[in-house]
Amino acid sequence: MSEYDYLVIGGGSGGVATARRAAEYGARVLLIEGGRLGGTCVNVGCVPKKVMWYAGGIAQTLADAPGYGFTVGQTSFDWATLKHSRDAYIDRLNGIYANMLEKAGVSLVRGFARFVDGRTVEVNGQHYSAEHIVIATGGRPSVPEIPGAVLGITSDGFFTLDHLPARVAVVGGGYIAVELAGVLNALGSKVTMLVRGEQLLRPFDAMVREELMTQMKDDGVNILTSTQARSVKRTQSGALRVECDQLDLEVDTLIWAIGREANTDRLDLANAGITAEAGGVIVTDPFQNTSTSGIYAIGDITGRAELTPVAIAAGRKLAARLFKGEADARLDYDNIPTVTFSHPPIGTIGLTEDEARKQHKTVSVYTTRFTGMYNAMTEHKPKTAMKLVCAGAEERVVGCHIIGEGADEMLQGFAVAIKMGATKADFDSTVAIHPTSAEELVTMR
Ligand SMILES: Cc1cc2nc3c(=O)[nH]c(=O)nc-3n(C[C@H](O)[C@H](O)[C@H](O)COP(=O)(O)OP(=O)(O)OC[C@H]3O[C@@H](n4cnc5c(N)ncnc54)[C@H](O)[C@@H]3O)c2cc1C
Ligand SMILES: NC(=O)c1ccc[n+]([C@@H]2O[C@H](COP(=O)([O-])OP(=O)(O)OC[C@H]3O[C@@H](n4cnc5c(N)ncnc54)[C@H](O)[C@@H]3O)[C@@H](O)[C@H]2O)c1
Repeated sequence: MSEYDYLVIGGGSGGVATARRAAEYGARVLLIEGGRLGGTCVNVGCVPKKVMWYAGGIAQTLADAPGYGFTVGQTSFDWATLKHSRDAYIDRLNGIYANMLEKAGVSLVRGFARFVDGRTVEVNGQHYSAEHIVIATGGRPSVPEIPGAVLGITSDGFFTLDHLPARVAVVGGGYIAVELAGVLNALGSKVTMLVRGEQLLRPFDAMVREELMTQMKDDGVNILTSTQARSVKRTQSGALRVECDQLDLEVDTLIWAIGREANTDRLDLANAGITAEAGGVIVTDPFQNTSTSGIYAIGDITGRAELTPVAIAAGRKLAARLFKGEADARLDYDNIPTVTFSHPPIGTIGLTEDEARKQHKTVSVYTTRFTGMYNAMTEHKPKTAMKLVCAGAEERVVGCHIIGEGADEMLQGFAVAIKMGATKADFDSTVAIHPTSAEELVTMR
């Protein structure tokens, strides 16, 4: 008999969630973590990022205050103070995660796991075996293979910066690039984005993409599209010279935000009969099964919707299937809401207008663009824009896209309605809440 029912490799969002749930259902669970508990999200992802996003928001509020009659006077910002409080908060979260696991009865081993065979892993020379093993090892930032790339940092390095860099180049046009560029710009860095394609956030609806580009430019971010960094050199003054297609750029800090690769290299997957795809991704079926029976994968390692709540939900469903007897339990990967903590934030769920037109015969689209009431008093006048994408004669809402103040908190409730199959008529029959920006979503014509 195996010493454990469930071995969980990786103590990030997905691993901790599935381990705790399985233990709750009575399984004997061992969790193996090579780094800090909480994984990417807690240590170098969602959590420290959101703290920085709030800081950028406070800087904007201070700039807006005169419009409301405040004389703010000289303000100053100390990066080191913020970093200290942020790091202390994360230390507390690491402790909370350790306590939660202990309370749930999950055993914890610190170290990096590798497969010995399909039922056994080795950590620090010790072997552990179980009936079921889940791989939840997440990913790490990619760095391009160009001369001098090591002179740049990634999002991991952003969170160790001990001061606000004066001049920054951010390479990439995805989630991390727009979020970090937005924070740095709001806090006072001179930011240049180097975007390989023509747009930011390529998979998003065209309306939010274009609106974000316009607003980031209006806010002072220098966005260079259709360009790539070709090499990086250190100058005599200690700055970085980034040689790009169209121009050379001198900055103090260069951030690579060009995507992530899966953490499979230490796992010796071949010993378990598993082959990883390009970028280290482990392919799973809808039930999180890998190609080897008794071995599963959840979260970023599976290359699907790389979001914390997705890793958590997939992990909980898997625990229910394996240890609660819910044979059909699996995560529905459709209609996953997501928020980009850009300045301004974006909330989006479902199909873009282009996707809907490809998938449905009849598509109706409702849009609105306005200046929110908060900004009626301020010099800074970002726009809020919204789009509802509806399909069929009954106008089922198949996509909702929002950019503007409050979009981050607005989306969750609408996501419930859309997941339930709400139609435009259902939206319209809901009485508005006034005065809010969200009311536009139930009053669009
Ligand atoms: C800058 C940034 C901002 C983000 N912001 C958001 C956000 O706002 N909202 C959101 O939903 N998502 C966000 N994400 C994505 C989110 O962090 C990930 O989707 C989520 O952390 C994935 O969870 P996971 O369990 O798959 O992997 P992870 O959280 O990465 O955990 C994997 C764990 O496995 C460990 N590990 C790796 N190899 C081994 C091994 N061989 N043995 C033992 N342990 C191992 C690692 O140390 C790590 O702790 C962000 C990501 C980044 C980088
Ligand atoms: N708010 C959130 O929920 C949040 C925040 C951050 C990250 N995430 C998750 O983490 C994932 C990873 O984020 P990300 O921003 O690293 O990846 P991403 O896939 O969102 O964006 C990568 C960007 O880099 C570009 N790129 C790729 N290779 C390049 C190269 N060689 N040179 C120049 N540009 C290149 C791509 O065109 C794209 O614009 C996201 O897809 C998302 O799922 C979520």
